[in-house]
Amino acid sequence: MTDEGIIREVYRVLEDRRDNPVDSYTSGLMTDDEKRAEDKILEKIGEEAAEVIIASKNDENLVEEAADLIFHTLLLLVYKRVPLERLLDEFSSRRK
Ligand SMILES: N=c1c2ncn([C@@H]3O[C@H](COP(=O)(O)OP(=O)(O)OP(=O)(O)O)[C@@H](O)[C@H]3O)c2ncn1[C@@H]1O[C@H](COP(=O)(O)O)[C@@H](O)[C@H]1O
Repeated sequence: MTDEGIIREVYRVLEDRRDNPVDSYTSGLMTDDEKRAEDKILEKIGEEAAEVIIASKNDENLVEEAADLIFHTLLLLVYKRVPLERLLDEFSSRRK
């Protein structure tokens, strides 16, 4: 699988968890009454951002913590129904 392929695959699974909720971590975060679900995801992003800062300062687990932050940011985009193509296009448009 290409590097971009794994992101696509995770995104597709998250969209499925959103649309066909099961008893799982990501479905649990995305299914709640609308406001609370968004707040739970945003709170998680705040926690993960703090964990990235600590990991960097301590030179410990930076890759794992960065993956957690990126993952929860993707989860927010899925929850907000942003197509992955929009994110990829945004990166492409910044190419110099
Ligand atoms: N990539 C991930 C992924 N990365 C991180 N996490 C979860 O994100 C959480 C990170 O939170 P923390 O670092 O605070 O650790 P924690 O203390 O265990 O977290 P909490 O107690 O706060 O939940 C953990 O529960 C991890 O399991 C992920 N959970 C799921 N995925 C992907 O999402 C897909 C759907 O997941 P499920 O909904 O669980 O099936 C899976 O197939 C995976 O590909």
